[in-house]
Amino acid sequence: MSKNSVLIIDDEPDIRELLELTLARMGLETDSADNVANAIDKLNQQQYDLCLTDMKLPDGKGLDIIHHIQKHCPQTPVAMITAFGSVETAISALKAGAYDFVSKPIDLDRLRDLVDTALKLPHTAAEIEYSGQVQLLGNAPTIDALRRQITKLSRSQAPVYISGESGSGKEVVARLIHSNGPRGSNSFVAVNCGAIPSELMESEFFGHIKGSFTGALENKKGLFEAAQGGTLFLDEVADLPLPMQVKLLRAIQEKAIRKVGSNEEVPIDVRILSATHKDLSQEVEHERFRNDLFYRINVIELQVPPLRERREDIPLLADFSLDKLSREWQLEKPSLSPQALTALNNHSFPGNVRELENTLERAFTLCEGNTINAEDLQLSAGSPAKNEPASASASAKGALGDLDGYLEAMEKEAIMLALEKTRWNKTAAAELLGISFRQMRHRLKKLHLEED
Ligand SMILES: Nc1ncnc2c1ncn2[C@@H]1O[C@H](COP(=O)(O)OP(=O)(O)OP(=O)(O)O)[C@@H](O)[C@H]1O
Repeated sequence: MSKNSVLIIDDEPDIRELLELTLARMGLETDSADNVANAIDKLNQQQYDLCLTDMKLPDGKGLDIIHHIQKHCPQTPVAMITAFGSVETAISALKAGAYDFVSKPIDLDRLRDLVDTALKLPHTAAEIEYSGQVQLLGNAPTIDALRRQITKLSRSQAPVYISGESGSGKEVVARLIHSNGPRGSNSFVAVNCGAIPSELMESEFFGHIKGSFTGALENKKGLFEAAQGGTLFLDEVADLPLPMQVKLLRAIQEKAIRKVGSNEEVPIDVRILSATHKDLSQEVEHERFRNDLFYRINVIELQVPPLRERREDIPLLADFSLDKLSREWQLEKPSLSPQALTALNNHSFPGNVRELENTLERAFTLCEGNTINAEDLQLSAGSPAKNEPASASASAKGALGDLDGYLEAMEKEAIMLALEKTRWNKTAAAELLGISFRQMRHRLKKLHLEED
């Protein structure tokens, strides 16, 4: 088998030598250039498996090399060597299409990780196959464009921020970026940032050592370590409390974490993807989200469109959902009556694809015979669930003699309705009810709907 080849571009002979030696020890073939013109010459003559370039070169910038590669040999990943602390340069390189960056002075472990991951990238687009487990269904032009962006972004290490309404498929997108990239065979760890109690957050993310606080009975690995070599997906990232945002920023910047109760730094090699259904820039404006963290995680933004803006995909998604349910339940697949399909096409789907799946699951259980009719869907008249009183028809007479019991029953019903509508996504259910996630947890406990 021929050796993988790497082109090193730097005008400092010492750095070139250090890189050449390190890569040669990894069994790689190297070639070097000391300016842009020379590098472009070499890139035109030979195909490399990786290119490492300095940012400032005597006759131009590393960005010129990225642009050249993007245009002429997009299969070659290019990583940028940046000056210490120049976050902006690193971010502009990632935005331009760089695969990753390493800052000076070069940490050789980090360099080796970067090179290893880059060499696992598929060489031609044809080698990229969508994972069998998750699929982004849909033929709407916005979904086609999203699929193309996913393919491109899965080849980079850039942090991606995925925005979109609740249930629109943000996690599906994150999983695809992970599974189609070089980290695909390592873990994908998804965390709902709104679901971790703030007092446990640091230990959840970074781990702790035994005895570091009451209740720390054993050493514990954190989420970052669990995602080592893979991807950490920060869902509902806007719900991170501000003190935790500071710690997260430090971990991302330093590519190292410190466990609670420990002074030792543990290096981490994790790609960060994040999402929220909130408007993150507005959260920054209202000082609920740190601008510096926003800047770090939002290097590239992907938008997942709401289902009502791609109605043409409803029949396909519905069919896929019914197919999946009938296989799971080992029942014959029901068909949708034309009226049912029209009702679905006219519904506003505030809960997006998740709501469509729930609606069909309920209808499948309710329908008689093997056809789902419009009534089985139990769709409200197109208005968001927010406006539906939980039990509008319930008579207030029930309150007589036991107001507390009556109110509690109403509250329980409203919460159950929201949970069902959001497929037990508590963050989305809280949003639907117009309460905070914290209030939601409190109520679930109070009403004995959740264990302590
Ligand atoms: N384009 C799609 N193709 C197939 N399934 C989809 C698609 N979009 C969403 N889904 C399905 O809809 C459900 C919700 O998707 P997902 O969890 O990715 O949404 P989300 O935007 O991350 O939601 P939340 O904001 O509540 O975390 C999942 O069951 C997912 O498989």
